[in-house]
Amino acid sequence: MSRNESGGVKLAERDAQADTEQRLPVAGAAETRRAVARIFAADKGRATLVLSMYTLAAVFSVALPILLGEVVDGIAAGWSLAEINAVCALIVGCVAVQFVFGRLGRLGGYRFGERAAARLREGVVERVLTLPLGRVERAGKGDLGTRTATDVNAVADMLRDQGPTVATALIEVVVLYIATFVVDPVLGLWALTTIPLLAMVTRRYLRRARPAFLEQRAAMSETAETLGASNMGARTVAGFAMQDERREAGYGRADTVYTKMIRLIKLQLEFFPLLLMINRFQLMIVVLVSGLWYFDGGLTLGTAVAAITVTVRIANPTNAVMTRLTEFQQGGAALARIEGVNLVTTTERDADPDGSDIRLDAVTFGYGDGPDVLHGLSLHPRVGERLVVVGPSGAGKSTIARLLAGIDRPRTGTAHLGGVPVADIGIERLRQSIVLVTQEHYVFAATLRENLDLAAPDADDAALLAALEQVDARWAASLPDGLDTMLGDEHHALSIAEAQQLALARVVLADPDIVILDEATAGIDPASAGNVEAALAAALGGRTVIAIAHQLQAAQAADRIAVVEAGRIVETGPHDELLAAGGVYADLWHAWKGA
Ligand SMILES: Nc1ncnc2c1ncn2[C@@H]1O[C@H](COP(=O)(O)OP(=O)(O)OP(=O)(O)O)[C@@H](O)[C@H]1O
Repeated sequence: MSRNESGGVKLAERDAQADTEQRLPVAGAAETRRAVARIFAADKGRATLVLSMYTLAAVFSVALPILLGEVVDGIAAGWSLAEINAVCALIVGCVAVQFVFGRLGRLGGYRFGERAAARLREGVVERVLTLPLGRVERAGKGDLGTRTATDVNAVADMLRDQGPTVATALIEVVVLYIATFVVDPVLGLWALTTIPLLAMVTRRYLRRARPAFLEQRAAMSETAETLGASNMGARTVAGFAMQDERREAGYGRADTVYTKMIRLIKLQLEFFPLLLMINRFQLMIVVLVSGLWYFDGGLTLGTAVAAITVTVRIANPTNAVMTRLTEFQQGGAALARIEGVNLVTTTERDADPDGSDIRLDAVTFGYGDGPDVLHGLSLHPRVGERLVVVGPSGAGKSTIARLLAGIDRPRTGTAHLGGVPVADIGIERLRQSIVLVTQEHYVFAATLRENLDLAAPDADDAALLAALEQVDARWAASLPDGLDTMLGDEHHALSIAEAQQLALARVVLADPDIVILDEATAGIDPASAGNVEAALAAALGGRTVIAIAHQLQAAQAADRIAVVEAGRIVETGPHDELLAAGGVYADLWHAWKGA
C-alpha cells in the first residue's frame, strides 16, 4: 500500500471513529450555577459596585412616575407655580442622576464582563493544556475547538453585553414592583397577580429551551468536526472519490443543526406572544382597579396616574429580560460545555521516575474499543542508545511512540520510565524527560525567538542560534530580522521542512533524556534529511533516541534496529547483523534500496 493510500484508509477509519469518540462531558445545571458563582466571586468588589450603580439608577428612574403623580395631585390641590416648578426640577434632577449612574454602571458592567471573559478563556486553555494528549485527541478537534472558541465567545458576549443589560433590566423590574407598593400597597398587590402566570410560562419555556440549546450547540460542534475532517483530508477525499459521501455527511450534519434551530424557534414563537399577553393583562388589571377605585373616591387621581405609569414601565424591562433569555440560554449552554472541560476526570499523574530507563514490557494496545494493534510487545531501548524502529505501514510504529511518550496507556503489560508508568508522570515532569517529535509541527505566529524559547525559556540568543545550526537550519541566518523575524502565514511563512527543523531545534533546546522522533524528518527532502539527521544525532549525543523511520538510511547508522510487523517486534539488532540474517529487515532494506 502506498503512503497516500495508507493515509486515506487511516483518515476514513479515524473520521468514522470521530462519531463514536468520547465527547467531553457537559456540566449539569448545578455545576453551571457554581461556575457562575465562581465568576462573580473572582471579582466580587467590582460586581458589587456595578450592581449598586444599577440599583441606584433604577431607584432614581422610578422617582419620575411617583413625582408625576405628586404634581397631578398638587395641581388638583391648588399648588402654586413655584411648588410645581420645584417638583419638576426634582424630576429633571432624578433623570440626570439616573443617567449618570446608568452610564457608570454600564461601563463597569462591560469591564467586569471583559475581565471575567478573559479569565474564563485563560482557564479553559490552561485546563486543556493539562489534559493528557490522548484524552484531547479522543475529544475530537471540532468539539474542543467549538468549546474553546465559539463557546467562550458566547459566554464572553453574555458577560460583557447581555449580562449588564439583563442585570439592569432585572433590577429595574424589582424596583418597579416595589414602587407599585410605595404608590399604593393594594395596587401593588394587584400588579403582582400576574406573577404566578409569568413564572409558570417562563419556567416551562426554560425547561424545554435548555436541552434544546445544548443539542443545538452539540450539533454545531459535530458539523465543525465533519467539515474539518473533509477539509483536512481534501486530497484523500478527492483521491478516493469520496466527495459525494463527504458532501452527504456535511448535509446530514447541517440538517441536524437546522432541525434543532427550528425546534428552538418554535419554542420561542410560543413563548413571546404569551409574554406579551401577560404584560397587557397586568396593565389592564391595574388600570381597571385604580380607575374604579378613583371613581369610587378611594384614590386620588395622582396615585392612579402614578400606579398606571409605573405598571406601564414594568413591561419594557420584563421584555428585555425575557428576550435576552434566549442569549442567556445560549450563554448558559456554552458555559455548561466550557465547565464540562473542567469535569474531565483524569488519573492523578504524580509518579516520579527514578532515572531515564524506558521500556515496554508485554504491552497490548488498541484504539478506543477497536482490536489490539500491539500484541504483547516488549522493547527496551538502552540508555544513550540510538534505536531505530522500522516496519511496514500500519505495523504499529507510531503506536509504540505514543506508548513510550505516555500519550496512551497499554491495555495490558507496562510502559515504564524510571520504574514508573510513563502515563502516570505529570506532564511537566514528563516533558523534562521525554520529547516526542512527530510530523505535525506548529509554528506560532510569533518571533523566531519566541518560537524557540518556549522549549527553553532561559536560553540566550547564542544558544538559540546554536540549536538552529545543530539541526542544519541554514535558512534562519538569512531571515530579515534574525531571531526577531515574525513567523506565521501572515508574516514569514516557513516551509514544511523549515517547520520541522524548527521543531527539532526546540528538542535540542529542551535537552530531554529521551527523544522520540516519529518520522520527524519526513517533510525534508531525502538529500537534506540525511544532513539534518546527522546534525541532530551529533546534537543529541548521549541521549536515548528512538527514531521511527521510513527512510532506512537512518537505520543504517543506528546502534540497533527493531523491526515491527503486525504489532510485534520480529527482529532486533544492528544493521549489518540483520542484513546478514536475511529476514524481514533484509527484505525491507533490499526493497528500499531497489526503490
Ligand atoms: N487514532 C487511531 N484510531 C484508530 N486506529 C488507529 C489510530 N492510529 C492508528 N490506528 C491503527 O493502528 C494500527 C497501527 O498504526 P500505526 O500508526 O501505529 O502504524 P505505523 O506502523 O506507524 O504506520 P505508518 O508507517 O503508516 O505511520 C493501524 O492498523 C492503524 O490503522
